[in-house]
Amino acid sequence: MNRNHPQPPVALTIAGSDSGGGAGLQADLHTFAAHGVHGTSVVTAITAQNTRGVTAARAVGADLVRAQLDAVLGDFAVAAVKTGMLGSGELLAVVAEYGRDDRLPNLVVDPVMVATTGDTLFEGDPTAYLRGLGPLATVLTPNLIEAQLLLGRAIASVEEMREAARALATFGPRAVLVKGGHLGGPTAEKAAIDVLWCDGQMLDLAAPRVATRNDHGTGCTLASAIAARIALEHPLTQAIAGAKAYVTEALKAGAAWRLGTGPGPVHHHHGRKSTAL
Ligand SMILES: Nc1ncnc2c1ncn2[C@@H]1O[C@H](COP(=O)(O)OP(=O)(O)OP(=O)(O)O)[C@@H](O)[C@H]1O
Ligand SMILES: Cc1ncc(CO)c(N)n1
Repeated sequence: MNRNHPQPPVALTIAGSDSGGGAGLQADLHTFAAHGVHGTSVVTAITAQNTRGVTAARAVGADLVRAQLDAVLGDFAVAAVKTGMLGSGELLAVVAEYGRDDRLPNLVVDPVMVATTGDTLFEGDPTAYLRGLGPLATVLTPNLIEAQLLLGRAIASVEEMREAARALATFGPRAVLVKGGHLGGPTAEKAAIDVLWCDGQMLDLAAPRVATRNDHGTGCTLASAIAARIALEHPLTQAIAGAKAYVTEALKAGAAWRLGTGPGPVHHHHGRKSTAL
């Protein structure tokens, strides 16, 4: 690499489109750009979506998903990959096939199944995630609802989140981050607590809870920030803790925004001075 013209590392998101621009591959590409990482994308689904919910969704055909994967992986030196909405067991199987062929390095799997608005984003057996992508994942990042669906049991406390992280790790990922954004109770009112199981060690990642209604796409943003930081060669635990800090700052910086009439997007580019001035 020429020292005077350093080039960005490349990351890939395999995800669905959010027409409102706050979640999905739009959030992922914002996040990659905010980290100085070149973002490539494989579109798995198109959703008609805004801050109030999803009104329609259609999957991209398996052939076209394969063609996009081949186009990106056949040309770029991809350093890290993030999966978001895969939509169906069929597309999950395609991604798993590329993973088994060692073509998806440093794989961050966000097992997207249900939007915070309650809309279903995965038609298939949740355990396919664990069987298909668990052994291939570097990091698995379920939210509370997804962890419950994956394990088939209720999770209602930080201790149960720790047990869930340990149980999910037995399916093969190097790290499991169980996100507590949707946890209730007095502790969770003040702090947004995630639980990380990484290389056999348990860590609580806590941040002050930001008072905001704009939390659309926080999960996508967190997982893509992890992939971006891995692409930037941060050690894994640091990449995950740093990604959480990035999300907290993005929530704070976008708290006063009124983009859309429901829970709006976070400020992905909070670290950058405005170019509008
Ligand atoms: N109000 C908040 N203040 C601080 N951190 C938060 C807040 N809400 C969520 N988080 C953090 O944001 C990250 C994403 O967590 P969350 O559980 O909301 O994921 P998700 O449900 O997958 O998100 P999405 O809204 O994209 O579906 C976690 O690190 C969580 O702790
Ligand atoms: C396309 C898409 N992917 C993921 C999520 C989860 O936030 C969403 N709402 N929409």
